[in-house]
Amino acid sequence: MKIHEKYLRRCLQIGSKALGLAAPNPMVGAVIVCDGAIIGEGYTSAFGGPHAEVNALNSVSDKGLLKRATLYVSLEPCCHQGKTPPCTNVIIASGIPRVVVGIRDPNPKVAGMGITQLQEAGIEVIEGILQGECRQHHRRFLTAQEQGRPYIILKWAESRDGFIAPENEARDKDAKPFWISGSLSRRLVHKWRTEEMAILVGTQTAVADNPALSARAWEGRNPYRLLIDRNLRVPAASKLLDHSTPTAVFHEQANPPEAKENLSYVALNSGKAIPKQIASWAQKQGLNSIIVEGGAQTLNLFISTDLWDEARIFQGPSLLKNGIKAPEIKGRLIAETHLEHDRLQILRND
Ligand SMILES: NC(=O)C1=CN([C@@H]2O[C@H](COP(=O)(O)OP(=O)(O)OC[C@H]3O[C@@H](n4cnc5c(N)ncnc54)[C@H](OP(=O)(O)O)[C@@H]3O)[C@@H](O)[C@H]2O)C=CC1
Ligand SMILES: Nc1c(N[C@@H]2O[C@H](COP(=O)(O)O)[C@@H](O)[C@H]2O)[nH]c(=O)[nH]c1=O
Ligand SMILES: [Zn+2]
Repeated sequence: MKIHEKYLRRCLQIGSKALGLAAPNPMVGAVIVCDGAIIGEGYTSAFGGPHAEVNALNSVSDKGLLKRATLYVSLEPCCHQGKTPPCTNVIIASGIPRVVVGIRDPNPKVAGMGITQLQEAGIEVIEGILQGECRQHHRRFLTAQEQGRPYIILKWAESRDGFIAPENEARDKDAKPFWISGSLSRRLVHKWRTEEMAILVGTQTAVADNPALSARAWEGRNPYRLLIDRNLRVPAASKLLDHSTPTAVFHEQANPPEAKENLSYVALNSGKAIPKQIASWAQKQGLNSIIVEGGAQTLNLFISTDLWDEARIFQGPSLLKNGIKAPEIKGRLIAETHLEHDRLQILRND
């Protein structure tokens, strides 16, 4: 049993290399083992490219070993034609006799049928190992598949006395962020931005900070930018409206500007909770995770409608004495660490 855990853990480790690359596909990892040695490994390619199992099989140099090898894979192999042919066909054709699967794929086009196909071809399939860790690893994909909405991460930085910024009236006239967390934390945030498909801020944050919401301090892709601007009062010259990256503005106006080049306008239904409307729009676009970066009113909208999965909260060393109060949130503390002078806590909503 322990040996299966060891290699499945390795699947999760290499599957993580596909974070921010494979989405909305799951970041699957696959490992091929023969006579106690790893002879092949692979992870999901950028969206549209080969899946982990195919990359792992292709990486084996002595294909003759496959007939007595075991394939470990963090998610049930697909059995449907998507952007690539079914992995089950490739696995069956490889002659490998045994497959150890982390968790089943809830996608209705797979949902146990991948495993059945392998078994019907005479392959031994072992399941039920490391379920919790596999579910945690695939949480973005599973949330989108099982709950029909993106995985939602709330993130903010608060002062030691619990404020996220001075009062709006006390801010500089030229819009720029008021930094509470230090440079290392901010760099980590840029890494996080490469890991999620979309990033959201509220109107007053766009007005006060003129943020770019890019991942310029890290290598990787920029997320799709989402802005709540019910009254379309964010200035046209703002970085968020500069057409540099796909951006959607959620509004409640009768005559929004025309969509053009990376900038679209999405009408909100004023009677319905905004977080739910944004989540369902994002799901339809295939955006399976959103990092919500503030401000307080926007974060509180997600907290009060209980539409969040994870919260990442920096606490900087400064004391502001007054200002915009940080959101109050209840969740299970799953990690705590320090970066320079900042404390970082990660909460889970469960
Ligand atoms: N330290 C940190 O991590 C962060 C700090 N900040 C700071 O926070 C401040 C902004 O925070 P905050 O004022 O809370 O701003 P938000 O960015 O959350 O935007 C607030 C605006 O949203 C609109 N709004 C209010 N209620 C609702 C509702 N129910 N549904 C939808 N929209 C609503 C209102 O604009 P309208 O009436 O036009 O609809 C309101 O002015 C800035 O100073 C910024 O620098 C921001 C992000 C992170
Ligand atoms: N003030 C503050 C944050 N503010 C967030 O970062 C945004 C600025 O992004 P950018 O323009 O891309 O650098 C800003 O609008 C707000 O959402 N974040 C933090 O990690 N720590 C901080 O102290
Ligand atoms: Zn596949």
